[in-house]
Amino acid sequence: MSGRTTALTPPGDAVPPVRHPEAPAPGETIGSHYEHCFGCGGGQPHGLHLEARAGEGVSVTAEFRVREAHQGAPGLAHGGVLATALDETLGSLGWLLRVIAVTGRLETDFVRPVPVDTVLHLQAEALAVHGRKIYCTATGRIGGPDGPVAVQADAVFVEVKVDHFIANGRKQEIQAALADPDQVKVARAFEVNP
Ligand SMILES: CCCCC/C=C\C/C=C\C/C=C\C/C=C\CCCC(=O)SCCNC(=O)CCNC(=O)[C@H](O)C(C)(C)COP(=O)(O)OP(=O)(O)OC[C@H]1O[C@@H](n2cnc3c(N)ncnc32)[C@H](O)[C@@H]1OP(=O)(O)O
Repeated sequence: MSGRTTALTPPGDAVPPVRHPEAPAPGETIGSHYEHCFGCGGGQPHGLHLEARAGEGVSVTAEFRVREAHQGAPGLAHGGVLATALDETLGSLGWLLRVIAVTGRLETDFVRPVPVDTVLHLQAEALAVHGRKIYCTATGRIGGPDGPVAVQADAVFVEVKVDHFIANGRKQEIQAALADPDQVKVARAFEVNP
């Protein structure tokens, strides 16, 4: 496996990530941040329907069963879909830090092919924080939570405010989200950050 690039290495003055006092307890399920999210939303028929659970420290686990709709080669998961599963799992670390963060950089190693119907056991962990940047890493294992690594990613997420979505999202979805009390509740949970 190649070494980390400079952009994925935390600078010397980065600090350890701090679990928010109101973060979900270890083992607790982390809800979807948006019903229509391709990674975690229940409203996407061909989405990944990833359900993450809080782990110890600033870590999460999740499972994803590869479906027919996720193929790249015959009978095998598409690499981009596997990268999405890693990306989504990493994204849910924000629930433990209580910050909204978007992917800035995601470097993925594809180590083993992943057949359709396989359950990918995902684990992600925040490693360091520097200003708005969150350095994190994730693995996807097959055959069980302790099985061999099939995919692995290192990433930098960048903290943003809810305004990031309001300013950049398509109007019709933003308006629908703002009119949905459950969605506004999710957004508020992140805004109230000491
Ligand atoms: C009512 C509405 C409700 C809205 C929703 C409510 C709640 C939502 C809750 C959670 C949802 C959150 C996210 C979704 C979660 C999971 C999905 C999976 C994750 C994704 O799929 S998410 C989509 C893909 N993702 C993007 O769509 C990002 C596009 N992009 C940008 O929007 C900008 O590019 C941004 C914001 C990244 C930065 O822009 P910016 O102007 O804010 O900040 P700036 O450039 O100043 O960078 C500040 C510091 O980050 C460093 N930095 C910047 N870019 C970097 C990179 N690429 N690599 C390494 N470091 C980077 C700089 O070097 C600097 O570092 P330093 O401070 O040390 O100089």
